[in-house]
Amino acid sequence: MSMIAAFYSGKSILITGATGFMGKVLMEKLFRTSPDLKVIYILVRPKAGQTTQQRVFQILNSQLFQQVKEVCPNVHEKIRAIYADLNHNDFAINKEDMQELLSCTNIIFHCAATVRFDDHLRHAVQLNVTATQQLLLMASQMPKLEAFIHISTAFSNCNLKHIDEVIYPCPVEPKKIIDSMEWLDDAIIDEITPKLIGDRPNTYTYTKALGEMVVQQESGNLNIAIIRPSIVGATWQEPFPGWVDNLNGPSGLIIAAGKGFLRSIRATPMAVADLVPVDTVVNLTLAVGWYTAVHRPKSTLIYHCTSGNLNPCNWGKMGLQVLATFEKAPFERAFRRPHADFTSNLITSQYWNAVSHRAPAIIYDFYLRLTGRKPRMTKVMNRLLRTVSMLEYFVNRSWEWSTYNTEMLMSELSPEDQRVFNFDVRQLNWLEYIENYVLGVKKYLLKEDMAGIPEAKQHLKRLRNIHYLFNTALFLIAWRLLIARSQMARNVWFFIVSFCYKFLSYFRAPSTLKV
Ligand SMILES: CCCCCCCCCCCCCCCCCCCC(=O)SCCNC(=O)CCNC(=O)[C@H](O)C(C)(C)COP(=O)(O)OP(=O)(O)OC[C@H]1O[C@@H](n2cnc3c(N)ncnc32)[C@H](O)[C@@H]1OP(=O)(O)O
Ligand SMILES: NC(=O)C1=CN([C@@H]2O[C@H](COP(=O)(O)OP(=O)(O)OC[C@H]3O[C@@H](n4cnc5c(N)ncnc54)[C@H](OP(=O)(O)O)[C@@H]3O)[C@@H](O)[C@H]2O)C=CC1
Repeated sequence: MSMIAAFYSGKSILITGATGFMGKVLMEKLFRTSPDLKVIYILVRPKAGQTTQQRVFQILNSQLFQQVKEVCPNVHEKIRAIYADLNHNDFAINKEDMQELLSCTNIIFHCAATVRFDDHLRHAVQLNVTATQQLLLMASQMPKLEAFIHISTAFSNCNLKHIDEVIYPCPVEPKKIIDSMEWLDDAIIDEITPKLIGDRPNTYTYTKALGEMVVQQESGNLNIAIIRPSIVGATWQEPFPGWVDNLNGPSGLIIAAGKGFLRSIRATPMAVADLVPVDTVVNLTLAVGWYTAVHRPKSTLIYHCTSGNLNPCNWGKMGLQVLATFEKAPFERAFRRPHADFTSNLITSQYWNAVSHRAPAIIYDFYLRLTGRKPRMTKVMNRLLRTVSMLEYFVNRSWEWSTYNTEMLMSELSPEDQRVFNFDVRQLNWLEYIENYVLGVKKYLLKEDMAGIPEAKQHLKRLRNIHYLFNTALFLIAWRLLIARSQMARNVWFFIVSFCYKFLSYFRAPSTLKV
């Protein structure tokens, strides 16, 4: 019997960010392994015209939750969606709901965050710092609370090369930042943002670091742990391989490459691609929840959920495997044939951006104009290149994260728990994982049917022929222009033509004799 699964039985669990990528997998695993848990409270806001209830209904009816419905048929009754918006200081939770949360919650998993790299500092502080502070305040009023698990990121200290499982302070206290956001106007915040984030690449990593400081400072008597995952990717094994539902991290780039929009990227092939599958992160999170509540460590423990030091894979190897999977299962209606050039040189990368990305987009827009349609490819390409430029920081560096606490926890688990809540990335076969990831992107993100693969292959063949035709035409035009302008080119051309003529005459003579 799994001790961790048994621990969550009968518990009331509060999850923030349950509608997000990680939150959904966390809920799924909890219901699947501890179907007799008491209730999962989730803080949800209405979004995209859907009420909170409709959002929950959609999640529970998704493919991800198919197995859960068999193991826990009354899952609908065990999930309590509480209207909440973390942008408001009191989360806009009504009094009765708040009372229920405060009196019943046993465990908190705080996953909600803004993960946008370029979010305005005010918003990123509100979500990643102030909301965390607010949640801790709520937690301090929960008499039955056993553990508070905060999800941060391994990149909260990406300005360092070697990162230990400790909290590194930021120069300006989070409280001062929170206060200043209340009275500074947007223009001034824009001006001071680069100074505040310092050598971090974006507001996301900076505010996640502030969030950790808040957790440390406001922990009081709470039992707290922090989990720092690196780049979270599709599921490895559970509930099935390759599940993913958003564009963050590598997923968006896999689509862009598979559809032939992105053919080159400024990346260092030997840099470590520190990916972790989302089910691995969730297994560690649940194990940490159990350990923190049961063993009550004296201080706040930080757990790195990374792969680089235990089972490294680099971007070069990842890129090749992504391409190999496109060969087997190409994406439908590609713009160009997939290709992946990784160059760490800025000038080479700008050259490829012009030749491989911008030029085809301009040519395609020209074609759209000629055929009476609205040009759009240049705009799409510009947005894609802007996205890629934001991710480049992470694909041109390697970090070392120590994993003592994570390894310690692994050794504390029973063999059964090590199996059911496996977070040992040493067992990960990267080639298999990446292949399933790409297939998952095709199936669950692009919603493409595997039956369409032969047609997608045919389409790529047509694109290859167009490519050859286009290159031949381009060569002939360039050559014709060169001949018109250069005596040397004319001489070479004359030499080639007369050589071919002699060569053909030589073969024609004996054949004429035969006749
Ligand atoms: C030659 C190619 C080979 C490719 C194969 C190999 C793959 C290599 C992959 C390398 C990936 C490296 C990833 C590193 C990530 C580090 C993560 C740090 C870990 C964390 O803790 S954070 C969690 C991760 N967070 C994110 O990933 C958020 C990133 N996204 C953003 O911040 C914003 O979306 C962005 C990029 C600022 C764009 O914002 P904006 O223009 O305002 O608009 P949208 O958000 O609506 O999106 C615009 C447009 O871009 C598409 N999009 C969004 N995200 C991605 C993405 N990750 N990749 C590609 N495309 C993306 C989105 O769909 C929109 O498209 P439209 O067509 O609608 O315009
Ligand atoms: N994905 C990754 O690669 C990594 C993620 N992390 C961390 O993991 C955690 C989860 O990330 P992930 O699941 O990928 O992120 P998602 O963007 O998929 O999910 C974010 C969640 O936060 C919720 N949220 C955002 N703003 C509000 C708000 N104002 N009120 C209520 N809820 C809100 C979202 O709700 P809604 O659906 O309504 O928008 C969503 O449920 C984050 O803390 C992130 O920093 C760490 C490392 C890597």
